[in-house]
Amino acid sequence: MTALNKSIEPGDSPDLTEERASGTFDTNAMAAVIYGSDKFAQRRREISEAISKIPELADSAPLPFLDRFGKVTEGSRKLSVILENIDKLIDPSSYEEGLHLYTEVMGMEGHPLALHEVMFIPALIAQASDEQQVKWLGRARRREIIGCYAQTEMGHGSNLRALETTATYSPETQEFILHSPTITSLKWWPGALGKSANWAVVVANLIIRDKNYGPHPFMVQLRDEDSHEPLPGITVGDIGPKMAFNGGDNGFLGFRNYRIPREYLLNRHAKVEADGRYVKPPHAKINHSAMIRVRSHMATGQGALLAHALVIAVRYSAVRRQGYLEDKSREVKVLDYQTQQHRLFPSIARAYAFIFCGFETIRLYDQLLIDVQNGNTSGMADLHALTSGLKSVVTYQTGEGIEQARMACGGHGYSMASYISEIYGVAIGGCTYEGENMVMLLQLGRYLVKSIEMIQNGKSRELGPMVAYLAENESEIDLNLGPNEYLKVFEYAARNQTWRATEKFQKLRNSGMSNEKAWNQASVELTRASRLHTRLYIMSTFINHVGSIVDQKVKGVLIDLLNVHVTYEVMDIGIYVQGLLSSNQMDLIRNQLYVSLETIRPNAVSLVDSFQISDMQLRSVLGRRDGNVYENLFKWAKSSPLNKTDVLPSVTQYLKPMMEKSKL
Ligand SMILES: CCCCC/C=C\C/C=C\C/C=C\C/C=C\C/C=C\CCC(=O)SCCNC(=O)CCNC(=O)[C@H](O)C(C)(C)COP(=O)(O)OP(=O)(O)OC[C@H]1O[C@@H](n2cnc3c(N)ncnc32)[C@H](O)[C@@H]1OP(=O)(O)O
Ligand SMILES: Cc1cc2nc3c(=O)[nH]c(=O)nc-3n(C[C@H](O)[C@H](O)[C@H](O)COP(=O)(O)OP(=O)(O)OC[C@H]3O[C@@H](n4cnc5c(N)ncnc54)[C@H](O)[C@@H]3O)c2cc1C
Repeated sequence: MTALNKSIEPGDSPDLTEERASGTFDTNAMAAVIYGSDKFAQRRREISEAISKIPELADSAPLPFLDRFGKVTEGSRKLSVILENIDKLIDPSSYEEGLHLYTEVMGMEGHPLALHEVMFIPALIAQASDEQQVKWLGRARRREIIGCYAQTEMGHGSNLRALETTATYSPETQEFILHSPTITSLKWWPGALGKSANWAVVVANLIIRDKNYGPHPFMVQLRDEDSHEPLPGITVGDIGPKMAFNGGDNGFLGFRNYRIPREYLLNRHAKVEADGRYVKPPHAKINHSAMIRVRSHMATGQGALLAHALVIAVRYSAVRRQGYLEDKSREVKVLDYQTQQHRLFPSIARAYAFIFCGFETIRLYDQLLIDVQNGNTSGMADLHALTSGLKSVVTYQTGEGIEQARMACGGHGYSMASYISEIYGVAIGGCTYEGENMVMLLQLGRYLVKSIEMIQNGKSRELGPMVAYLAENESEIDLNLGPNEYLKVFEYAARNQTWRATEKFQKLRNSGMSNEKAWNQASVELTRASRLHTRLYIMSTFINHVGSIVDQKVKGVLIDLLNVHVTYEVMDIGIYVQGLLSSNQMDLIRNQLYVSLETIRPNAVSLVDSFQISDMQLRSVLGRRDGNVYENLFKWAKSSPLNKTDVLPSVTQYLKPMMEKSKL
């Protein structure tokens, strides 16, 4: 058995061994559920094993001890080792295998190919014509060029219609002239733009004969392919250190009347003919498809980040002993405290829920991509609304869960040895990138308001399946019946809040207020409706997914986890269900939650082991698989560059003279 399995190895901490022995299911079987198939879960283990046999792929020092320059260099160094060995490590045509390889070796601090894989190649797939794909996609996939996705500007990110960069068509030369008219029009933030990328998909306003056709994607060469120097007319560089992602080079970019051929407008959907005639795309927002793709993948991505933090916090909580319960002869594992369980177990449930919900959302995206390629864009609005809400809720709750995991590790959680703050920094970036959360919740809000208006106009039958519940009436709730009854509680809360928020908006508008002002004054209520609607979707996909599991032991523990989830979520939205549930029913749910925390306790370590995140990938002293935290914490501290000498130059230069002076 590999070190990642539930196996117990000589030298493991007896506390973790005891936890693994109490698990009731096979962690490999659970991993198959988490990663979608036994085959892929097995491939992940094989890839991790293969990586561990190439010493050059290991970090040359713990990443927190590297400065920014060191992190960027380390990322590129490891990337070159990966590429030398790629055929030994993965099937290079598999996106999922590549993602696992990158996550394991490169970590989560950013690297030159992150945005190339996540946005540049997908943008080419979705928006480049067949002919353009022949020209660029193969080169991108073979990594002959490194690309990024340059949309956001210093002055404008959320409001795409206000982007300032222009691409003006010149029929005489059949070129687009890219220009950045102001400081605020500088592209700002794109990952890998600063120093690594030599090509970019640039989003700029298409101007033909003084008419602005709005943001469109253009393929733009930024740097010379031999010298890597920026081309004339291009200003490009790194935007400086960030909360996290400091191994990545997020960049700025400006154009001075920079010319590109007419064929460089990505023209699968919209075209400009040689004479300047504009051919409209089949849907006005089709150019947003690269964003929809990332948003569709964010539930699984964020679930994985939450999982990282929980592996660390739960394993550490099983070896950390502090205080006493009944037995006063030995301090107790902190995982036995109800408060610790309440802090961590609902987050374990959310991590599973996000991953399962992500499967469904990715499936919907893949289907939409096929539909759109066949000219059917009717599903775009639904997926846009769904993914807008989902990315907002999962990123926020992931951030909350990771921060609780950090606090659950006490003082050592605050040390970079835990690595939790890095995970937190990366995860909460997701609250902002790919659409600022409030802005995205309001996009879903628009969709919900429109759905209510359909009901008001007698068109309930035309509602899609995800919003059909908005037209239903309340029914009696019997909470002894299990998760589906909790779903009804959530439906009640989401329906009630959506109607209230819509009615508030309509009342304000009917009072003579402008549409925009009424919207703004109802917007907090609308975001609340969006969150409840999204949490309902997450809960229902969790319930459906658990229902489909075949392995009975795995299913059993997931039902226990589902019970943690539904009771915790309903307690968390108590204020929205006061009209439905009596205080006795609320007490009943609270008690069910406490019982389910106890039920899940013996499986807590096995549930996080099942994520099968290797020590290399985890980069955490507290979260080590073997649980030998203390000796390794001391080793880690001793490896700090500050400890290379006993007396630092800063002491000799400043502190010693100060102390000497004070003696006089
Ligand atoms: C693939 C795996 C990725 C997994 C990542 C997950 C986890 C991370 C783990 C590790 C990290 C590793 C690497 C990743 C690192 C970094 C980050 C990665 C990527 C970041 C890249 C970016 O951030 S790119 C820039 C993103 N920018 C935005 O998202 C801007 C947000 N703004 C908008 O999207 C739009 O401006 C808008 C939607 C807010 C408004 O659009 P606008 O055109 O102005 O439209 P409106 O007038 O408001 O609405 C009109 C109408 O259109 C509908 N609509 C809008 N958009 C769409 C759409 N896409 N589809 C369909 N319909 C749409 C809108 O609802 C309106 O409809 P109605 O009139 O009917 O109401
Ligand atoms: C780590 C990271 C990586 C990124 N990578 C890329 C990349 O690769 N490519 C790229 O192009 N961009 C990238 N971005 C940029 C990112 O997409 C934008 O920062 C994001 O879309 C938010 O836009 P903004 O910065 O303009 O925020 P703003 O819109 O200025 O938000 C500021 C505040 O205003 C509020 N607000 C704005 N509009 C409204 C409204 N209509 N109603 C109510 N409130 C509103 C927001 O809620 C927020 O509280 C990245 C950003 C980060 C942090």
